[in-house]
Amino acid sequence: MKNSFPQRVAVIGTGYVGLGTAGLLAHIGYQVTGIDIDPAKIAQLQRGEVPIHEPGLEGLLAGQEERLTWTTSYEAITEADVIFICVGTPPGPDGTPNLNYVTSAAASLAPFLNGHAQIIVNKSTVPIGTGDYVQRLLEDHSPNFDETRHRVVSNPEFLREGTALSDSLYPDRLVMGGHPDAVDYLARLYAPLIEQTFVPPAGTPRPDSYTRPAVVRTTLQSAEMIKYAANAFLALKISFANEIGGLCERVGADIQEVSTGIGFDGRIGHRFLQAGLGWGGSCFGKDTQGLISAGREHSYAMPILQAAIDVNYRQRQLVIDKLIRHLKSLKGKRITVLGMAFKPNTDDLRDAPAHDLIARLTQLGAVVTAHDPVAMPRASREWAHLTYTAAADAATALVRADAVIIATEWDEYVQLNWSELVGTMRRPLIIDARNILRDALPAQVEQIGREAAHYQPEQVLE
Ligand SMILES: NC(=O)C1=CN([C@@H]2O[C@H](COP(=O)(O)OP(=O)(O)OC[C@H]3O[C@@H](n4cnc5c(N)ncnc54)[C@H](O)[C@@H]3O)[C@@H](O)[C@H]2O)C=CC1
Ligand SMILES: O=C(O)[C@H]1O[C@H](OP(=O)(O)OP(=O)(O)OC[C@H]2O[C@@H](n3ccc(=O)[nH]c3=O)[C@H](O)[C@@H]2O)[C@H](O)[C@@H](O)[C@@H]1O
Repeated sequence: MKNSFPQRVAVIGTGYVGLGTAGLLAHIGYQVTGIDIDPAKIAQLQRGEVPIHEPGLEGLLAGQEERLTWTTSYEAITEADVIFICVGTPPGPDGTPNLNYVTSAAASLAPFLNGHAQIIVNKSTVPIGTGDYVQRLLEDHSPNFDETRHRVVSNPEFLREGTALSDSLYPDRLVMGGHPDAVDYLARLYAPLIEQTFVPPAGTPRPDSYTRPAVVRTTLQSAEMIKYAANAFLALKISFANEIGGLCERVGADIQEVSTGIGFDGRIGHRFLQAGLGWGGSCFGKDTQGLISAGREHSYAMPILQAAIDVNYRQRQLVIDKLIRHLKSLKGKRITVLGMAFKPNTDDLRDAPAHDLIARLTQLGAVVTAHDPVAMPRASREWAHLTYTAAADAATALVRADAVIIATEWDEYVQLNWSELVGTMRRPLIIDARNILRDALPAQVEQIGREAAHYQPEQVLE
């Protein structure tokens, strides 16, 4: 390698993963250039604005002007020791991941590869075999390509939106797949993370019990598969909790108690057993479909994953069914949806359950009001095809409503004075699709996977 220790980094794609990666590596002390084809995004970043809502990110990026620059030009690749690819891999119509962005990133960076050793690190979630494909693209598009100096490493990302910074700074594991020399070089880049020798950025202190990440060195293919398998397993866990929850409702058991009870078995664990509206977001749906489509290419059925997907999307209809059970027809009924983002602490609307709820409610003739603490400006652009009234705040959204659906467990909704607010509704019916309400309320409250009897099914103010 040119330098025995990497110094300069280029990050291609400045979305959720790219921004976190660039900010983290600059914080650790590397010279970082973030590259994106979206000029509006780059202009925003150059002005010091952060294009997405991610807690702590603004603070992490601020004050790093000397180490962190943003550009639409690929020229910075020439100087970089390590080049991260963090572009999107959205699903195509049949669930197969669309590799156009990865292809164009690789083709764009290739001409700028220099005669020295550089490693190209793929952080995007990609079908197994993509690392080799990228290596071939580099070979085809670079006059300087040399397979002993330009190696592709798969280094999948496991951060969650909403907690991206602490997930990146204090990861459970770092997975690096590829040629051992290239993996060694990447491990050197990550040394401050692996050894946990960096100074924690303000606002993201090291958790008490945290020591250091496991380092998992694999082949390219295994690293690519680890990413899909991890997401698929987490998706399965959630669907499992939802499937058991459905039966709990019918037999008088309570999924919250059941998840707690089974989670104490160390082989099962408590995390990702929260029943509710199911998963949304840009990854679980895409990556379960991605694995199924990879199976299809090899004539290999993946029935467990398909079942997890079916259970997940059934949850969205279940909420509508609960409403219909109470209200009979939804025609002309005023329904409030609290929470639009796919989870709290993000403005990401990709595959958000609230989208499907609003669309279905409107189709059934309901008059929909919606609210989200941060995602509403984005929804006004990305969900312009939906019909709903955007409420200024949650309290206003509830006034004269026939029912409210809690679709995202924002802390703000947990903290609402529900006893008082149900009094402003036309009919105090709450479908708590994220199981966040704890106290008895003068309202009819339906939760997921547990009997409504936990709450006070009071009079209906018709
Ligand atoms: N969002 C998340 O929480 C996580 C995402 N991932 C994976 O990481 C990848 C990126 O995901 P996100 O950051 O959410 O995507 P994103 O959609 O937020 O950002 C992707 C960025 O890449 C840019 N881009 C596209 N083509 C480009 C090109 N040729 N050159 C330069 N920039 C280009 C886009 O303009 C956009 O700004 C995906 O494969 C995703 O599955 C992995 C772990 C977590
Ligand atoms: O590949 C990715 O993009 C990322 O996908 C998920 O992260 P993310 O989608 O950001 O958010 P999660 O916290 O996993 O939540 C996903 C969805 O599952 C739902 N969920 C989560 C946990 C649970 O117990 N129950 C449940 O319904 C959430 O409400 C949310 O809609 C994974 O958790 C990350 O490890 C991974 O890096």
